[in-house]
Amino acid sequence: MFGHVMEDLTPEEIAAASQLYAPLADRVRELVAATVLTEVPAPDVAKAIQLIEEATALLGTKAVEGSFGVRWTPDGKRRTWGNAIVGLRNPIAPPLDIRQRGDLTYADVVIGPQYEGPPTLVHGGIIAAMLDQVLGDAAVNAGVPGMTGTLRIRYNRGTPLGPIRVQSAVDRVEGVKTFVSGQVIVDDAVTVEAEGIFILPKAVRDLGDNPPPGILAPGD
Ligand SMILES: CCCCCCCC/C=C\CCCCCCCC(=O)SCCNC(=O)CCNC(=O)[C@H](O)C(C)(C)COP(=O)(O)OP(=O)(O)OC[C@H]1O[C@@H](n2cnc3c(N)ncnc32)[C@H](O)[C@@H]1OP(=O)(O)O
Repeated sequence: MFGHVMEDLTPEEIAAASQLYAPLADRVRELVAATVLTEVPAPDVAKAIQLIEEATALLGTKAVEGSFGVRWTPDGKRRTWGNAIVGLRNPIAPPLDIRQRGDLTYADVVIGPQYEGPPTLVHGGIIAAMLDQVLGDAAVNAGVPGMTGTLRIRYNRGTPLGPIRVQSAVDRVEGVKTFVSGQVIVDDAVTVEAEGIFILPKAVRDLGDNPPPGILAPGD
């Protein structure tokens, strides 16, 4: 299926790739925050630009075309390392390390200055993106995954940059629709509430009882 790539990798090879690329994304994430906040003199900015150009050219000498997509291994394990919210290789991702405890799906994350909207507060669109992902993952974890059909968000109060929790749980399932609700929590107070409807797309439903391995499984 489009964007899905099967790779014959062992768990050891995946662990090695993770150890290689996660620090790369971490360093670039730090670079993004440093870019927002730096106050060094102009020659130092010029030097930084040159170093970044060199690094970008080096990484570009061999690279995937288009996007990372979803990579599967034959045992049905799914890697979503390019994902904008959780992708291990994606410096744009905060990143969210989404976990599961009982019926609750959640992520504890520190939101840096590069995600600012209103002064000192997290941008509402970034909050929406995180909720989209965490609500979607609740549907996946409950075994009733789908694409976001509808996402409704109520911003009750500003969410300060810094440590937050994003959490979700499946409320009910109606046919191909999974209804999920979630919250953003700061210091035990709910700042944002969300409700989503996640729908298993017709293209996947048409695969019948035998969807390709991994497509319905939690990714990482
Ligand atoms: C293709 C391969 C990939 C599949 C992978 C699936 C498994 C997912 C696994 C892992 C997820 C991980 C977590 C992700 C987290 C991040 C999520 C995102 O960022 S997702 C990107 C943003 N969302 C979109 O781009 C959706 C764009 N829209 C669509 O693709 C379709 O409109 C879709 C799938 C939402 C519905 O299409 P239909 O063809 O399946 O729908 P119809 O058959 O007409 O309706 C089915 C039922 O759904 C209702 N429905 C249809 N659209 C709805 C909507 N937008 N909102 C609410 N209900 C809707 C209908 O009324 C109908 O309900 P009644 O069964 O009659 O009760």
